[in-house]
Amino acid sequence: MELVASNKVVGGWHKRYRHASETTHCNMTFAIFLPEAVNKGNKVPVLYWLSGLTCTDENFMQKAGAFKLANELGIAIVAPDTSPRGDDVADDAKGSYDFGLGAGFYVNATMPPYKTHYQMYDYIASELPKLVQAHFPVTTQQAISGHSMGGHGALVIGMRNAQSYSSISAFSPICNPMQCPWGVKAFTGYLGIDTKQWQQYDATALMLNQQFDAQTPILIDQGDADNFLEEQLQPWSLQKAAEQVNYPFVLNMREGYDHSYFFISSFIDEHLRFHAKHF
Ligand SMILES: N[C@@H](CCC(=O)N[C@@H](CSC=O)C(=O)NCC(=O)O)C(=O)O
Repeated sequence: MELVASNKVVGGWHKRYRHASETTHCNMTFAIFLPEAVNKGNKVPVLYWLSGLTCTDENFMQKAGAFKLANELGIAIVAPDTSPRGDDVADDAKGSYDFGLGAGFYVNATMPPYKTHYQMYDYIASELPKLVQAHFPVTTQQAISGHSMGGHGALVIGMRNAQSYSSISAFSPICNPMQCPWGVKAFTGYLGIDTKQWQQYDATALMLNQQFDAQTPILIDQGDADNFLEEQLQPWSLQKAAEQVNYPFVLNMREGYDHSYFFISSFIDEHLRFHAKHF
């Protein structure tokens, strides 16, 4: 692993690392916030944050305002990139913002030319946690959260790996990607046209067909002034599914808030406290 940047913040550290990934077959960059508790030799639990379309590891770290409370609560935060990157990584032919680079959708692609590098599900669920466990003073306690496309990733990876995460949260997540334009475009491109393959990456479908050994609590915050709410995000589909199967699920609708990091920074403290309670 190569250290790319290191900055002291609120008594702890924000660091960026680059490493050769055996899962995505390219160099991946991630950021980690380490609270000051680790300076005294303590191990701390980890919150994984998955960002949305067009993001890198930097958006959350620079805009969410999470460090002060994460430091107080003694939580490390890991923010990975949103797709593989590099000269030989296939992108959308039109260079669009919602597919290809910056838009990996946290799936394991099965379609050429994407399947070589776009293995973001395995990267987030397996390779990255192992790397973090091996190189940083963290406990085995993990939680997962994210925004929009990253909220979809957090829901799917959290629900499918209940043994690995004690709680799941999301801001403005894509809740039923099989039924929205962003999801249909991504799943067709990465997974092909067999919609049976899509179900394993759709939080609402997973909720309805769930055969999980545990019910990891889910917290969602959603702004009602979000431009993407009706067409892309559809939190009510997931809420209805959760009610049907009696799953521990809270959806907070927030009046006047949009899809931006202004919204995330307004409620990130509630999410950090939610995860701290379940570690
Ligand atoms: N057309 C817009 C869309 C990009 C956008 O809104 N990205 C969001 C995530 S959307 C769902 O995954 C985001 O987090 N942007 C980065 C940020 O720092 O705000 C565009 O191209 O800008």
